[in-house]
Amino acid sequence: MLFTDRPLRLGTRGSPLALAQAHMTARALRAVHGWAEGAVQIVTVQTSGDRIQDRALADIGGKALWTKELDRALVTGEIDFAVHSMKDVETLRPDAFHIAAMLPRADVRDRLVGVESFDALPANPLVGTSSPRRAAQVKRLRPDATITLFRGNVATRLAKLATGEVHATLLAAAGLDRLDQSDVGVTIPIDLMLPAPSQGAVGIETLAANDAVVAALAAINDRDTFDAVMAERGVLKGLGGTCHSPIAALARVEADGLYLVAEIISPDGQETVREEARLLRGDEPAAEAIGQTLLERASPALRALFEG
Ligand SMILES: NCc1[nH]cc(CCC(=O)O)c1CC(=O)O
Repeated sequence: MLFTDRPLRLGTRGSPLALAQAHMTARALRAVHGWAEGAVQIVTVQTSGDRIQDRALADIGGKALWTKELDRALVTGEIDFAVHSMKDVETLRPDAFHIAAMLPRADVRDRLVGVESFDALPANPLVGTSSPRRAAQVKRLRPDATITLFRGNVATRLAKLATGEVHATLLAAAGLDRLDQSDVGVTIPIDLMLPAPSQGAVGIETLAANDAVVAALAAINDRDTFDAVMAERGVLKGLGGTCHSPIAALARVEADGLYLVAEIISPDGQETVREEARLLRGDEPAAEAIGQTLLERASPALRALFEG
């Protein structure tokens, strides 16, 4: 145990995926430190993102809706650290918070659910997603597609698909795998759908000032995942991206640094600006510069999506 008188309190959202990721984190901590079963206590916190299901995230306040209540629980000391899908963590975080560790990354790709391939969709297909990135990438592959807003947790989306509301939807392979639903959907190669920055990564945040907890968490950090995800987040920062913006980025660890691919796509899928670059681990300014280069190369209409 880290504290002699109480367990470490792990804060998480209550969705099945969030809970699966929380248990993975608790297990990793117990294993690396040799702690007993009860050394980490899981505390569930409902977030606004979980509560509001009928509007696109981008329209109601963005990614902060996934973290706000957990941030507050960190500040009040109700929890010692919070476990997040890194994809849901805003690029700009208050200085008080510190990303202390990331778990080894899962499959970064998306899965197409409902049909065997984009070609197998009928003419003028309906595709459900609330992700501007996935919407734009679908339109690039299938200009005849209509995108309908699709929110809710993985099970909710699969249930909506089953009712025949849409022909297909897209979900992160990582989420499906962690929910033991690896058999759902067809994995889309990254050259067709470059994933969202941070997709497939679980991050653990605590208060920067909480040295003991920061050190305990650092022991489970997967450095390759951490460095790759930080570079992808750097691109987002350079773009000033919000969740209105169709942005994809993926960094891969190589022998002497990172290989980063990033793209921005117009909502109709007709314009893609793509950059590929090698950079050193931890060189966040270089990653931000790639984001800025994407913007400079974009048409005024695409660039406008990133302003204001
Ligand atoms: N807010 C949606 C969200 N955030 C993280 C994941 C999946 C897990 C991951 O990417 O690590 C999902 C669901 C999805 O995109 O299908």
